[in-house]
Amino acid sequence: MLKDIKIAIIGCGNLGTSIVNGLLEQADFQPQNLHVTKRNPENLLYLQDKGVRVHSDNLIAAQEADLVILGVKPYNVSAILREIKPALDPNKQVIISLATGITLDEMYTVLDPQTTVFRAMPNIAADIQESVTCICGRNQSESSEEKVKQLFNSIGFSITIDEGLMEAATILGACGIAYVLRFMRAMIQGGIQIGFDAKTASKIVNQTVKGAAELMIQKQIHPEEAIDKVTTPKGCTIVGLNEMEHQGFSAAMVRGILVSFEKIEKK
Ligand SMILES: NC(=O)C1=CN([C@@H]2O[C@H](COP(=O)(O)OP(=O)(O)OC[C@H]3O[C@@H](n4cnc5c(N)ncnc54)[C@H](OP(=O)(O)O)[C@@H]3O)[C@@H](O)[C@H]2O)C=CC1
Ligand SMILES: O=C(O)[C@@H]1CCC=N1
Repeated sequence: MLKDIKIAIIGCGNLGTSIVNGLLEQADFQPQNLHVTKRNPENLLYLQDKGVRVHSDNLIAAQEADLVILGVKPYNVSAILREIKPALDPNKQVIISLATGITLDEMYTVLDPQTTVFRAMPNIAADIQESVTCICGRNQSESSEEKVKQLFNSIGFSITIDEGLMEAATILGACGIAYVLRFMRAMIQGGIQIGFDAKTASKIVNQTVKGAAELMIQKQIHPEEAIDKVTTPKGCTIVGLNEMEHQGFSAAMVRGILVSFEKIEKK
């Protein structure tokens, strides 16, 4: 049960705060079971009113937790692991790193080899319990994996993958939300050019994108199958789609994904 899991989020920034917001909406989540830390915790103090323990003592946070989530930037992970190591017991805490591109092997250069360590890649839709979180782990027991999945399933849903796919998962799931949002912005701009005010254009685009996503999720179909139902022969949809492709729409998306991926691989 989520209510029995003690959690620390060390380095509670953009992604950490999305996870906190998602967790706080769970009926069976106990805010007093959650520590969140950052060096300058002032902007998180409002969470104390909800019962969350907000401070900058990483060691205390790690000591009291079952699941220790590392929400710091990738270049801070090793230093944080060294800092909290004295509080870690391989039979107690499970470490979960959200850091892009930091491998399990790299973390084990600091950690006791018996420690259970996961990498998890959620996205900021955790805020509204709509994240997809790809996870992989090492040294996990059935019960530790169950706890980690319970946590991430409560803020969306989780998929267990091989570690070799974690970078690809980062691009598609975590960066992906930004790609979709940029697409939505472009659609809103187009909507304004053809006559809508920004607010109305946003309303129409938001619901259209939500509808398209729900259609794919609920009907489990390939996008092109649904696109065929919209493209009236000689109609206005197909001319627009073809023009977008002439301008490099799909190619730009695929190239962007590849360049993002190469950036992680080059680190
Ligand atoms: N943003 C996203 O959508 C996603 C991010 N990620 C990964 O998640 C991690 C966090 O990203 P994001 O939330 O965007 O980054 P942020 O910079 O917003 O958050 C990192 C936080 O770490 C805190 N921090 C830095 N040093 C310490 C320290 N010594 N002790 C405690 N806290 C510290 C910072 O606060 P302060 O300076 O006050 O200490 C800051 O709030 C990264 O590794 C990123 O790769 C993964 C998927 C998606
Ligand atoms: O842009 C980044 O590096 C991080 C990783 C995924 C989302 N934000």
